[in-house]
Amino acid sequence: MSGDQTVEISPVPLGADDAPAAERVVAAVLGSGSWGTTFAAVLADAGCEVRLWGRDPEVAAQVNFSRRNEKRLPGIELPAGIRATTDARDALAGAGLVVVAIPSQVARATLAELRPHLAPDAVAVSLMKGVELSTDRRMSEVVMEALDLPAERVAVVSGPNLAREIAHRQPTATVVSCVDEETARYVARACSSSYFRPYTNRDVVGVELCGAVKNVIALAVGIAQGRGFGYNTTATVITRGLVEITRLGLALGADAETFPGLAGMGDLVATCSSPLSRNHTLGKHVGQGLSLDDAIAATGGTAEGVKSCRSVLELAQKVGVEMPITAGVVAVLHEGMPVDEMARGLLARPQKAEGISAER
Ligand SMILES: NC(=O)C1=CN([C@@H]2O[C@H](COP(=O)(O)OP(=O)(O)OC[C@H]3O[C@@H](n4cnc5c(N)ncnc54)[C@H](O)[C@@H]3O)[C@@H](O)[C@H]2O)C=CC1
Ligand SMILES: O=C(CO)COP(=O)(O)O
Repeated sequence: MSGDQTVEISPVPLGADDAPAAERVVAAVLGSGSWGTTFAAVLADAGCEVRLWGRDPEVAAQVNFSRRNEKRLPGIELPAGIRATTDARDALAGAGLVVVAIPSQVARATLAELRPHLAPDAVAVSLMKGVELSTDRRMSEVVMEALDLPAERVAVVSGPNLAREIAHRQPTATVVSCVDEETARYVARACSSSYFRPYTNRDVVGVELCGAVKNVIALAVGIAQGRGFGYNTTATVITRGLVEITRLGLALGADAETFPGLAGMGDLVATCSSPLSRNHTLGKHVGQGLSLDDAIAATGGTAEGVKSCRSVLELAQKVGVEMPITAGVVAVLHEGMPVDEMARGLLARPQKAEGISAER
């Protein structure tokens, strides 16, 4: 979150620990950042036995002895059912569910190191919202390759899920997606609680693209707001952003129903509206004139869109889909284009009909 913004969140406890899971799932969460720690809390509240793996021994000690992760979730008390460790073997032993919440660009190398400790029947879940640079792979593809798992045992979770709100047990919903419906239902049961409601689908491609590209659109909204533009510009970027996401998704075989759903429109609205979003906040800093490096430092945490905007644009170019907002974000962040030139360029594009397919 931005260093210069205060976001008030009221805890709304709806009855933690009151939603017993149908089966006692042993879950390992890899990554003790804001979403990994929060998702560990969701799983613990849903009745799972949870091990939280991270590299930082101070974070692990704080989770174990104070039930807190002050670095990533200041002021939040975590549920009792989480045991943190820096030992991957210890975290993964016998874990039927392995949840991955580390930055997308380091996932492949990190998972390859952890793979020898994976239980033979484990199901992996990606919480990551990025696209790998240099390969343009979605994160479920990276997880499959790095852990040598078939698609039927890899799910993704994506939706309007700002970690700090969920850590306060505020109600939200999400999508659990896997090509195997049974696996999606297993993961959904494991994380379902009185404040976290998972829906399932089988459109992994659509759900993952929505999660990755909405970060790029949130950067664009932040840039516009930082430059001083108001609600009309914001609404225009969000709406045309959804068109870009949909166009790319359809070209890559996604299901049209995913885009107006929680993983599409839902997450886009949450991320583009909230100062809790790192992508939105970082974009705002850039719109206000900070260099990319200064904006990254001022924001803190992982803003996936900064790197993924390039791989998203490459993916789009491979399948011949125009993504002018994404191209503008790449140009401003990585090619030195002034913000006003990005705005002028987008507005000066040739006139056309509004539909999703009109500009393919
Ligand atoms: N924070 C949020 O509200 C949400 C985040 N996500 C996604 O979850 C993923 C993780 O994000 P956050 O937890 O928010 O990020 P974060 O920046 O809070 O934490 C990232 C964690 O990964 C660790 N890490 C970095 N490099 C590592 C490596 N090589 N090996 C092991 N651990 C490493 C860091 O030490 C840190 O603990 C991202 O893809 C993000 O887009 C998805 C939904 C919500
Ligand atoms: O994905 C998110 C909410 O669903 C979090 O967004 P940021 O990564 O921009 O903070």
